[in-house]
Parts: sequence; structure tokens; C-alpha cells
Amino acid sequence: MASLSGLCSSFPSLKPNNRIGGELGPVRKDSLAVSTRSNSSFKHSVAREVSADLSKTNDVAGLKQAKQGGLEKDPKALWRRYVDWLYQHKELGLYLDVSRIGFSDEFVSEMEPRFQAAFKAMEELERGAIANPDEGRMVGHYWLRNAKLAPNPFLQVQIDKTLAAVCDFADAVISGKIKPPSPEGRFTQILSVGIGGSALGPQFVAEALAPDNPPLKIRFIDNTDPAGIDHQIAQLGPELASTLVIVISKSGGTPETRNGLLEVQKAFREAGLDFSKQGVAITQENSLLDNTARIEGWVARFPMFDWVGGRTSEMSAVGLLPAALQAFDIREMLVGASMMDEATRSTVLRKNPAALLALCWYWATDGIGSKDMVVLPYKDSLLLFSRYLQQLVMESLGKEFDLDGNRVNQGISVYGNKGSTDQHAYIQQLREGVHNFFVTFIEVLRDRPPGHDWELEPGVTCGDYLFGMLQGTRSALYANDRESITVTVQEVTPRSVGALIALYERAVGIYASLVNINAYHQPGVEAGKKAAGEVLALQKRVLAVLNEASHFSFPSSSLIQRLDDLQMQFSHFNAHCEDPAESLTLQEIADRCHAPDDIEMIYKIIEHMAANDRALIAEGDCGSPYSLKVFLGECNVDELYA
Ligand SMILES: O=P(O)(O)OC[C@H]1O[C@H](O)[C@H](O)[C@@H](O)[C@@H]1O
Repeated sequence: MASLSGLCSSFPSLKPNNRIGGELGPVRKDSLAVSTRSNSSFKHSVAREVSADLSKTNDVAGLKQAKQGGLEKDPKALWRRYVDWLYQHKELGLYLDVSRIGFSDEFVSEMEPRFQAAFKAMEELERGAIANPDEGRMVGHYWLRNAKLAPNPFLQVQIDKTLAAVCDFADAVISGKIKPPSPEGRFTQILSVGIGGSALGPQFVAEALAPDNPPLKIRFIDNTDPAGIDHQIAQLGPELASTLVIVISKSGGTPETRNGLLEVQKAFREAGLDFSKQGVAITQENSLLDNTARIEGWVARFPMFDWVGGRTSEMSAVGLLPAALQAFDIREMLVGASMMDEATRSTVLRKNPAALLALCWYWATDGIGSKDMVVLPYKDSLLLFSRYLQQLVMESLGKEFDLDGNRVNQGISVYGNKGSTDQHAYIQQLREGVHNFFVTFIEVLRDRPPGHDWELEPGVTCGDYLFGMLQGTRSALYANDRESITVTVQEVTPRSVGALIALYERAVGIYASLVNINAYHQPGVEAGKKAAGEVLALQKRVLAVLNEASHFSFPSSSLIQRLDDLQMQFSHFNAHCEDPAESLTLQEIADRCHAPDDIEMIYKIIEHMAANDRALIAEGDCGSPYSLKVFLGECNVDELYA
């Protein structure tokens, strides 16, 4: 059966001949059922199946009974704890409060060897070790904000050149030096086409830093939903002519992104516009996307490097180009990230904010993801931070096997939106309901630019309410033994956004070492992509079977406008045809597809096609699958009316 890669084997315009970016606690082997797995991602060919109850294997110094003591509630003791553990990055104006996470001193000292091992692994990673063993790759996102760290001059030059190219290009677009063919004379819109790490970082940063009137307004196509794509293109309207389309895909072959490109190029054709004069590609060199852009002479191409993962690519051209085109100070973003990187290189736990986060995560989730991470920024502009962290944390930590091939099913689930809005949604459950989470508050001290504040009642501003809601929620949760972390920044700026991104990238890397997993690959995603390809391949077989039975041949692009038109057409055709169309039951379709076990998926395919006027249900209805009889026309419309 064709794999998905077969289905999206090339971008649309590629001509056929063209090639188109932690001292672990001993893993308890309660059951040593040994199974041989051929998956090359294992360091050892044999994966040891161990009991999934990792609380035993990760049980550090009686993590469980340490928690039986409950949380410190004496205000004086809590204040001491707050001060003792408070982390401050003076230059960044960033604070980290871990006092409302109840880890014990014993736990901290028991974890020390693991942290030293994690710090060592991180040092080797930054030196260019193959820190992603499953894909045999280096992990170099830290080099993006300090090229000197890159392990060789060639990489250093690549990083610096790409940054310079991004800045120059963005300046030229904003100044109008680079412009669209349209009479408007300059680009006014950005349409970013990409998904996952090729969208979430740019979306988070755009929401966080967007000025009220950016030089170019950005919008995103980040899915293969036709209605969503139509909505974005419709909102552009005539401004499609002054829209710079940035197509972002590290691999250059992700189907959703390729579909977005195809749909946008169709809109350009229908508007009489030349896409190549308004298209930009950000992808690995020589990827299918890169070759398409080169062959077609798109406006610009920017490289992605194989040693930068999608979920850590915000400081590469993926994030920097969209940000620069919105006139964000990307060098400030890089400075913020670099300063945080320096801080998170400390091998002293209390001086390393990323290590402190990892310590809290391990304590709160027992090192096995037993609790969810609720991310609550009390700032509208940080709304998308939790969505950004969902990919960064869950795609990094959500792994079936550890580095020794043990089945661990690791991970930490992330959710949240913003405060105080979420207090009117699910905080009720957090306060009183199932205790399966810990909270991370993101506090922004500056409410408004200087001189713009206003008291809506004597001595009280709107921002005071926001501040009070955060502190009140933090206290109310803790009073009911709900733990929380608070990250505080002065205001949302390119520098603080860069620092926050770097803080969490490092925390994820350190935590991954503590639980002995590879944070830098995503084998599970490939499984999903493959399965999607199989569904599409089955759909093609269903179409072929139905076409045979229906003796019709629609012009392939024709979609019947209304189902009743089609119904009328078919009944008219059948009444006058010596060789009437044969309608088939689901079982008959499955048998003719030689896929009897896929009958449910075949039913879903029929249901989806019928809902889009691409199938005709001759008898029965989708509510009673056994009653269904289907034919699908490929019919020559002229014949029907003959
Ligand atoms: O940038 P692309 O190659 O198109 O990949 C887009 C996304 O695809 C997959 O979902 C990966 O798991 C993500 O890490 C990646 O960001």
C-alpha cells in the first residue's frame, strides 16, 4: 500500500525529471520478558520489557513517602522557603519561584548525581555530540543564538550568514525595495504556510510581540482543512496581490504544508497572479520544497539545518524571518535566549533556572508524568505559550522507550490558555477537583507602557485586578495542596520572549536526561503520517472499485453541486441505460478492495465523500451502515443528458 510519502512525493510544480530541510535509579526489571525488536532506534537490539509502573523504577529517596508529609503551610516557613529558593536573573529581570512545589531537601540531594549527569550530557550536546542517537544527529538550537558555540567554522558561518540574510531580506521587504508585481508597490501581508514546529513558534511570537499596527500583518495556514484555508485566503481578498507567502517545512515534504501550498497557488492562479513572485521557502537545502522554489525562481529561499528540530526552531529562519517581517527586534530575541542559555549552563542547581524547573517537574510528576503541567500566563499576549509548550514538552518527552530500550511511556501533558480568563473556565476543577496537575504561572509585572496607566477605582487599576487574580489563584490552589511554579518577567519584549523560549528548551533537555530519554526525535509522529497515507491509499482503491461498478467517468475535477442533482442525474441515466450503474454494499466494496478488515474505514470514507457530494448513497443512510448501497459516479455529464 502506498505510503504517505508516495502520495506527496513531490511538490506540485516539480517536473518528473526534477529532484526537488542524570545516576539513574536501577531500572527495576520486575518482569524480564525479553522481546527482540528490529527498530533501529534502540541502542541495544533487544528491548527489555519492564513493568510499566515506573514510580518504582524512578522512586528517588522515597519520593512517595516524602509527599505524605504534605505541603508546608506555616506562613513564616513558607516565606523563608520562598526567599531561600527564589531564583533571579538580574539582567533579564526574570524571577523563578519554586517555593510552592513541595520537594524535600532529601529529594534534592538524592537527585544531585542525576543533575550532574544531565549537566554533563548537556555540555557534550553543546559541543556537538550526537545527542539525538536515534536519528544520528547533533542538537544545535543553542548555537543559533551564539554561533561561536557551533562545533566547526562551517556551521558558524552558516548561522551568521542566515541571520544576516533574514535581516537584509526583511529590511528590503519593509522598505519596499523588494515588492510584489502588483501596482500597490509593496507587500502588506504575510501568509505563513507550515505546521507543527514550522508554525507554533511563529504563531506564539506573533501573538506575543505584535504591535498594534505592524508593517505587515501575518496570518497562518497551519492545517489541511479546506475551510480554514479558504477562510484565510478570503480574508486576504484583493490583498493577495500584496501578500508574501512564506512556506515553511524543514523536511520539505509534510503533506499538510504541501496541500496548503497547492491551495494557495490555486488561489494565485485564479487571481491571475504569479506565485513565484511572492513565494519564499524556508526548508532544508535540496528538499523537495527547496528544489521547487529554486526551479520556479521564488523570491527567496532560507535554509533549515538538520541539527535543529522543528520544536526548537524559533531562533532559526523559521521564527526569525516572520518575526523580522513584522519588525520585531530579532537580535533582541537572540540576546534574551543567549543570556538565558548562559544561566542554564550553571552546574549549581539553585543557580540554574532550567534545572530548577526540571526538579519541580520530576517531583510533581514522580518522574513519570503522573500530573499534567497547566500553563497559565496572566497576560493576553502570551496566550499561545501553552500551545507552543505542548509541542516542545510533549513531543520531546512523550516517548515509548528510554535510551536503554526500556518501555517507559514517558511524558508530561501540557494545557492552559491565560489568566484570569481561565479562572472562569476550568480553575474550579483545579481548586477542588481531581488533583492531577501542577500549575506554572507566568507573571508579567508591567501592566501598560509607562504613563498609560489609569485607576478604574481609587488606587486600583485593571492590572491590579490581574495581579490579584494571579496571586489569589496561586494561594487558593496551594491552600488545597495544589502545587505551582511562578515565572516572572518585567514585560513582554523580544528579549523576555527569547529568554522564556530558551528557559523551556533547556528545562526539557535536562528533564529528558533525568528520565533517560531522547528528547530530540519523534518516532510516534511518523506512525501517524504512515497511517494517514494508508487511509488515502484505501480511498483510492474504493474509488476504483466504485468506478468500475458505476460505469461512469466524471471529469475528475468536477464536483456535483448538489446531491439531489446527482440523484436525479443517476436515476435519469439508469432509467434510460441498457447497462445501469451497479450500487454496492459496504461488504461488496470491501471484498472488491480485497480489504475485508477495513470495512469500517471504508464506511468512514464513503460517509466523508457523501457529505461532500462526491458519493451517491443509492439506498439506506449512514446511520445504518448495513443498509447502505453506494455508487460513485465517474459519469460523463453529457451522456446523462443525452
Ligand atoms: O517542518 P516540517 O518538516 O514540515 O515538520 C513539521 C512538523 O512535522 C512533524 O509533526 C514533526 O513531529 C514536528 O516536529 C514538525 O515540526
